[in-house]
Amino acid sequence: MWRVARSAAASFRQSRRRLSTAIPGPCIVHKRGADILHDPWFNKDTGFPLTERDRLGLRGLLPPRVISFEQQYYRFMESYRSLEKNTQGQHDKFVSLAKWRILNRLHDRNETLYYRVLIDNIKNFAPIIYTPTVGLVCQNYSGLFRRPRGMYFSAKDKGEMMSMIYNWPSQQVDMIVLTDGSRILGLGDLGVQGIGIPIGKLDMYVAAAGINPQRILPVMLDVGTNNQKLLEDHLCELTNLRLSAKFCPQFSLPISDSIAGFFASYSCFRHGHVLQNGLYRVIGFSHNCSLADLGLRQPRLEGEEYLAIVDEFMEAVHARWPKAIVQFEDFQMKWAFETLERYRKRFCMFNDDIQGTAGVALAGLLGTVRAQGKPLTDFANQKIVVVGAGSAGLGVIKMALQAVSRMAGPAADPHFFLLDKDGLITKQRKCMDPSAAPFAKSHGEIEGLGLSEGSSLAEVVKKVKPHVLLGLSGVGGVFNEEVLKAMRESDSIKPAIFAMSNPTTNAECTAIDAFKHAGENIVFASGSPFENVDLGNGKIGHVNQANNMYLFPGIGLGSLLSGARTITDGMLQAASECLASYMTDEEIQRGVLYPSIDSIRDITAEVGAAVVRAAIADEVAEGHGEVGPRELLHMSKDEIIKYVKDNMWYPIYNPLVHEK
Ligand SMILES: NC(=O)c1ccc[n+]([C@@H]2O[C@H](COP(=O)([O-])OP(=O)(O)OC[C@H]3O[C@@H](n4cnc5c(N)ncnc54)[C@H](O)[C@@H]3O)[C@@H](O)[C@H]2O)c1
Ligand SMILES: O=C(O)C[C@H](O)C(=O)O
Ligand SMILES: [Mg+2]
Repeated sequence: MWRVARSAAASFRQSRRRLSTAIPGPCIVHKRGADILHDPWFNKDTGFPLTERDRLGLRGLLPPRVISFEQQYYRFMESYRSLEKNTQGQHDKFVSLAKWRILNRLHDRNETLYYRVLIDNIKNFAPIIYTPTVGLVCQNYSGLFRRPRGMYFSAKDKGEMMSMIYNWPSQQVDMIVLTDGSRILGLGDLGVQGIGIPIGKLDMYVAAAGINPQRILPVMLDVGTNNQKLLEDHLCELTNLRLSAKFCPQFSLPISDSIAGFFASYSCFRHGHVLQNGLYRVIGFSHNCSLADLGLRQPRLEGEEYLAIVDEFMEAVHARWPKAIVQFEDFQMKWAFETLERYRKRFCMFNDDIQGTAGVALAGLLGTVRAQGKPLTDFANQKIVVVGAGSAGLGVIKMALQAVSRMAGPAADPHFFLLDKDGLITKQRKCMDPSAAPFAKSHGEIEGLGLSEGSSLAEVVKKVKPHVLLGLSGVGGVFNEEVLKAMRESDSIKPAIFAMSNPTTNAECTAIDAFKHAGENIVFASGSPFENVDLGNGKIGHVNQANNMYLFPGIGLGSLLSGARTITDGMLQAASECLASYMTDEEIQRGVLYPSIDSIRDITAEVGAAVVRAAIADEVAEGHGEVGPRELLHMSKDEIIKYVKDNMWYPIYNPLVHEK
């Protein structure tokens, strides 16, 4: 399992060069003693060698034995495994939160070790630090909150942001993920608690794209919340906590979250139970205590007031870090589209839910054409039903239409059907959202099929017999038995079902139900991870994860390394095409549309390089660091891939003092 990075030496030399030019003198880090141990960027825990202990004032502050990075790694993995063992049979949510907490504690203490275990175990850990557990973390964020991470700009900070941005301790920031918490996954408005999403996305940036963790910044724009529960929240509602029977069956008392951990450990101790690392935390959050939200207790700002806050933030960020890339994440639809239009020509930014998702979905849709043994140009003839006309669904249908017109010319007549909560969207729709209008069906297009305004999903699937059924509705189970069974009559020899909504409970259907009701011949993809399905006859139904994590890290990395002024459609298209072409024909035939997450660092490097090339072609590449636009222009394809890989940060302990 232990691997030495190919690029470790290069990254080591690079980061060392950066650090040594920034801080001259005998020590590379300007902090001393306990301040270093409390700084997760520099902390090595017991791994500080004796010279560093001497010269950084650490002697006596650590147990005397020096533990190597490898040993620390194994120790962590051991405690993780024992947590897994000790929580067997517990409720899924408790186990997931316990795993998140053990990882989060490492994150807060020692980032180098944290990112190494994350990179090496990305398949196991992505579902914890990212989707789906991150959704649960956001829902419980105020209770889980221990240390701040990232920055918070609130409506009360109007006029102050330009100075606030300088409170961030890092000199350079490359990548920012920003949310206003208004549409967290399919969980709705979670207000300030949505900060978990930027943190999880940026963890993926570090793990997949090798962005230096010292140069990332998760941001919450707190403009209030319309979530009534959060608005009405009492400081701490006391509820009954019944501890997990396995540990303390006798223990049941009213308890607040903040003291739950204390009481739980105290009581268990009294009853003579040994608590394993992390377990009492599980217990601590195993009740329904509704905690005081940590955000502004006011309804969301609207209109110009809202935009003024986002404007001020964008100006402040770019005043301090003009080349920082801002990823907008989990904004409710109206602001997702409006802010994208407002900023995309002025700043290097993109909206992941609209643009990242569209690219990942398109790559998968092109894969389904190949899976049917047809040439890619047949994409123009595919019948695709998109369920959900929000930021994600509209982003997908728009990019798919662009692909059709590239393949079949502007006169192409694609067979795409769009539904929202009121059914099939047609030009007859009253009060139609303007963003959905271009995709509404005319009476003439659907009357032959016996469909009309507001036709139900089941009706549409039965009559259209689509090649692909793609869900971005946020509604769990909307692909019910009737709908899935109707997919058996699809005109495709390999019907595709994409249940892309997150987290798991919001997926339009489960993988098991999809294979059970729609047949073994389908290709299946979901936004949240599901296990492959045992079809019972020696065959396995492959589950793909159609999640924007396959693209956003590469879009950000490529934009950064090209020094792109803005993120163009060409760059996004290049990212999607790169992902689409990553899979071999043999894999596609087996229903494998997306690569395994184990190879996400490789994919991201490829996607990043494709984005750099597109930025050069679109004449927006201004260069990065010592690599100017002219040098970029003269790089071959292979040189660009090497350039990208060489610039990916990899976690190793760098010396914190000069050798002499
Ligand atoms: N897999 C991914 O990479 C990915 C990326 C982005 C978003 N998502 C997920 O997609 C979902 C939607 O995101 P969004 O930003 O578009 O949300 P949104 O709120 O902007 O849009 C939701 C849309 O679904 C429609 N809808 C609601 N109930 C419906 C029903 N019963 N039948 C049909 N349509 C219905 C709504 O009318 C709306 O058009 C979320 O769960 C999100 O987590 C997944
Ligand atoms: O966060 C994810 O897993 C994907 C996507 O951005 C979403 O909002 O669901
Ligand atoms: Mg999102």
